[in-house]
Amino acid sequence: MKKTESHLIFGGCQQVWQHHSNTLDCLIAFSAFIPSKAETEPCPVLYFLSGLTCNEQNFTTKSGFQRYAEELGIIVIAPDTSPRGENIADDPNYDLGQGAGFYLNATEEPWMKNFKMYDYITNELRQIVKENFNTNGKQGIFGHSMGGLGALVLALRNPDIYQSVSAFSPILTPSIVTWGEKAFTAYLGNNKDDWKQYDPMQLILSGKVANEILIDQGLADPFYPAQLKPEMFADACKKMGINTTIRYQDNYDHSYYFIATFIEDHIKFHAKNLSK
Ligand SMILES: N[C@@H](CCC(=O)N[C@@H](CSC=O)C(=O)NCC(=O)O)C(=O)O
Repeated sequence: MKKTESHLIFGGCQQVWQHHSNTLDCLIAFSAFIPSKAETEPCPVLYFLSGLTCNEQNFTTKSGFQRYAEELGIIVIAPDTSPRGENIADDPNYDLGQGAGFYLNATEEPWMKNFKMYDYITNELRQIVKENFNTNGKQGIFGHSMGGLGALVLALRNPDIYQSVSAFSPILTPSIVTWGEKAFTAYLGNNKDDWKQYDPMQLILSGKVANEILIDQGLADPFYPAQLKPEMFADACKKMGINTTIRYQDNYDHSYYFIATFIEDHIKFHAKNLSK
């Protein structure tokens, strides 16, 4: 592991690390915010999964989360969104390939060799964080758009790992929207039964549970409702008795300006759940 950046911010330390991932078989970067509290006490960890076209920098440099993570003593980890490199499969479009890993384990060529973001986040990265930072065993996860999908899928499938989950403008029904149909066909093949394990609404309908879910959705988001479909997800949660709060925010779009506006609420939501 190599530390490539280190900055003091609000009293905590914003770092970027690079390492070779055995799961992805390439070099990958993640950012790690270490609150000052971690110098003396173990702290909870919160993972943020970013959206299409992002790497570890977008959330780290644009959301302003560090002020609240320092205040509440939370380690925040933001990984890249896919394997990367000249020898790694890619696609010319922004919504497939590098920068668009969809937090799944691909089973189709040419993706299956490296595109294993589900395993990377839930196993390899988690182990690296545990071994290298002062953690207390409590873990939460949140994300944006494609990363909101990833956060919900990982939390719903691994309630023993993640005790808290929230999302900004997540893709909630990927199996029936154009971003998801394109990515799932390429990465997982044509059998739609195989898609269900990576579809938050299908996971809810299959009986997966989370204690409480918080979602923020901007009403001036150009991808709402077509790619995101929070109303369908809300209906599924209601049917299955899952405690989900979806806050529709007037005039906010899909950008990190929207995320920066409501990041305090999300960090506080996770701090509350991770202190239980
Ligand atoms: N380039 C595309 C849209 C790309 C885009 O909006 N990416 C979002 C996430 S969308 C869902 O996963 C993002 O976070 N961009 C990075 C940023 O820093 O804003 C297009 O033009 O349509």
